[in-house]
Amino acid sequence: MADGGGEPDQLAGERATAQFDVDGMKVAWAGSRHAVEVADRMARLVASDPVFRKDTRTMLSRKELFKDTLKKAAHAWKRIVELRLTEEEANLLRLYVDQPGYVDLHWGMFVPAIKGQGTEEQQKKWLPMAYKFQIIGCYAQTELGHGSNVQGLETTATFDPSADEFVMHSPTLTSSKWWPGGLGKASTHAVVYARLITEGKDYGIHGFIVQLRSLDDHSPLPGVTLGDIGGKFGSGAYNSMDNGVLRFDHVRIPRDQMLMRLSQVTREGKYVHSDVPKQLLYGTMVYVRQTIVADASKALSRAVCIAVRYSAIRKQFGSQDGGPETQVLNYKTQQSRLFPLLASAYAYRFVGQWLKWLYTDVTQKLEAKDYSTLPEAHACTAGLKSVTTSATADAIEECRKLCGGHGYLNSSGLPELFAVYVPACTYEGDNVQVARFLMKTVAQVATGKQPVGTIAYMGNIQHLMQCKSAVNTAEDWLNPAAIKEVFEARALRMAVNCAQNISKAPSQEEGFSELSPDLLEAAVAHVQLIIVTKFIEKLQEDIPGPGVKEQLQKLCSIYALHLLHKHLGDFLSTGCITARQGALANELLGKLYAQVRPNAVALVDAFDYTDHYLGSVLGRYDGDVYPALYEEAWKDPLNETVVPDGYQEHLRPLLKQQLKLSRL
Ligand SMILES: CCCCCCCCC/C=C/C(=O)SCCNC(=O)CCNC(=O)[C@H](O)C(C)(C)COP(=O)(O)OP(=O)(O)OC[C@H]1O[C@@H](n2cnc3c(N)ncnc32)[C@H](O)[C@@H]1OP(=O)(O)O
Ligand SMILES: Cc1cc2nc3c(=O)[nH]c(=O)nc-3n(C[C@H](O)[C@H](O)[C@H](O)COP(=O)(O)OP(=O)(O)OC[C@H]3O[C@@H](n4cnc5c(N)ncnc54)[C@H](O)[C@@H]3O)c2cc1C
Repeated sequence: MADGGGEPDQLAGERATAQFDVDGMKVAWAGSRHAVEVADRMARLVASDPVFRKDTRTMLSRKELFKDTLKKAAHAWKRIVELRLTEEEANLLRLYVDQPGYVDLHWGMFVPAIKGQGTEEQQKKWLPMAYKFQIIGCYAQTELGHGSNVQGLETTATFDPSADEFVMHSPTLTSSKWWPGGLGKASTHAVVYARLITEGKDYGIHGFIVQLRSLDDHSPLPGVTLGDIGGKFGSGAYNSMDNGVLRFDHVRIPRDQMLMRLSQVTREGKYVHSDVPKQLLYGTMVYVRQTIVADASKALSRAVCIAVRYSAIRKQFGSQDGGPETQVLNYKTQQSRLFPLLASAYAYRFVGQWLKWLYTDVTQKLEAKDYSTLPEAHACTAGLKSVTTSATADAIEECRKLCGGHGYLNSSGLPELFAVYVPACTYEGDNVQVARFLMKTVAQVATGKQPVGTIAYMGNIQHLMQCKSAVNTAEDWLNPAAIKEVFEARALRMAVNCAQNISKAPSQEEGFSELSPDLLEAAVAHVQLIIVTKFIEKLQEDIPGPGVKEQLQKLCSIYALHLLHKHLGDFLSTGCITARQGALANELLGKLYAQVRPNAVALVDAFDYTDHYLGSVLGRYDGDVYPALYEEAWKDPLNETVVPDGYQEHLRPLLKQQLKLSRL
């Protein structure tokens, strides 16, 4: 069949124009040569296994989709055991299976909660069973009435010293656990967060390991009500997950199933708090937020890969003399919308790698009873999680628009990617905590305390509050020091403005409440500074491969300058730059887009995604888009018959009636 303008070798031509070593870029993206090799091997393993097919996923009913998820999870586990995969390999295999399911919460939250909050004894008892999937666990924190406000949870765990047991109870409708993934149908156990009551006193929220279902026949245990909370946004997508509801009617668990690393209840019912900070109760959230930041770069890079490849294939409008049509990737508007997203994918990748390092560092310090870096780790993970997820969700939708009409088809992969991704903005909270951390830091700086880590720049307050950017030509913006200075000055000035305005309020809490929109903007400015800084720091490392570092330098400039352009109001109103300097930044952006253009396809190839993982006819590696689109359409269940079901009942009578009318 004639393909009507889509040229499969178009992408080969694009690849030939690349000015850098794609293999070197794969290493920079993955983190090491070893990481490239393992990821590649796992991606191919999944892509070649028919059980992991996902091309008809959006056409399945909810029940079929859920069963398919159970099948895939079991098969993945079988392969992990048979092939004796390492933890790193197993995580990658699950990533490439690319179907949300109970295993995400089992490994991503249940196991980390026991590791972080359980005593050594509890870990020894529960983790081996969890590691072998003899039990399946979930993380049951959120309730119908409270999500963000964890201290407002209502489920109770009342200690009964006569039986040495806790009684788990859901006293109100709003205390029903609501949302936990894996809870609805799959989990046998949960870490349940409930108010601990002993000796008649409420000690607030604590974690408890509770068995929910029989290990013999999977039925709910006595006193436990369980179910799925219902269909969610989009077809396919997150509907593979059994987000659930749970109620307890005086369910008894042994005392030793309270997670007791942070605090204990003795045999007599005495509450004892150890020297570990109570905030470690939230440790699982810090862990999972760090993985969510890493996931943002994965989702964003997938969308960008699809949009860049398709934009190189798609042609619209031609030269006046009937010459070849223009690839839409050559339009400056397409570039100015798409290349900042390409740069963001790299930026999030590197900040995600750094955040993983930070988390590991903090965990090691916590084990050595050094809790000093916990507030910063909390602020960084919460802030980066919030900023990267909302930007990624917006970016996936932007990529869909950049693919025109075909982007709206399920076969483009973009609608499903968006629907799966968008709840990441909601789960695991927002930015308010970052702003509080910033306000505390500003107050400490005023007392002469020198901040460290990601807030070290605030110690340079004398300079940053009054400095003026020295940028005089567009190319001056290529200097990382020039960029860093204005991002630091903007973040600090916004934070100091908030602090000053709060101090004018009748009380600090009133000030916080009144200024919360400004605080959120200050928090975003601080988080964007972290991302820009980590990108710049990445470029100070040895990055092997011809041309690789040069490309990353361009992407780093694009990432920072497109933010400057987008938030020009912040930079101008805080006096960090002049209107002319803002215009120069925009001028440089245009030049950088032109330089990225011949490298664009190779830059998305460096993500090293298989066609299976991308799941998009528009993003195919070979660029053979039109035949694939055409073929995909025929797979729709609506095309199983030429004449549709319902014709006899609803179409035929209508058409016959029209015929009679026209004969009148
Ligand atoms: C494979 C992978 C697949 C991964 C698969 C991914 C799937 C994910 C599925 C989704 C799972 C979920 O959503 S699980 C549910 C997630 N729920 C949430 O995210 C709830 C969000 N809400 C919050 O985070 C709240 O902001 C919360 C922290 C509770 C704040 O509440 P309060 O204001 O009541 O705060 P308090 O409890 O009084 O404590 C405030 C103090 O604690 C500090 N603090 C607050 N949170 C902290 C934290 N996490 N770590 C350290 N410290 C913290 C603050 O800085 C304050 O410090 P001082 O100022 O010094 O006192
Ligand atoms: C797909 C999905 C999976 C999930 N998985 C799990 C899970 O496995 N386990 C689990 O326990 N939970 C899970 N959750 C629940 C999730 O953590 C909560 O939905 C989330 O924490 C937000 O809480 P909420 O729904 O109560 O929203 P609300 O807190 O009611 O938020 C509503 C609005 O109010 C705003 N708001 C709330 N508090 C403040 C404040 N103090 N200041 C300013 N604005 C505020 C919010 O920003 C938001 O705009 C999941 C949710 C989803 C969507």
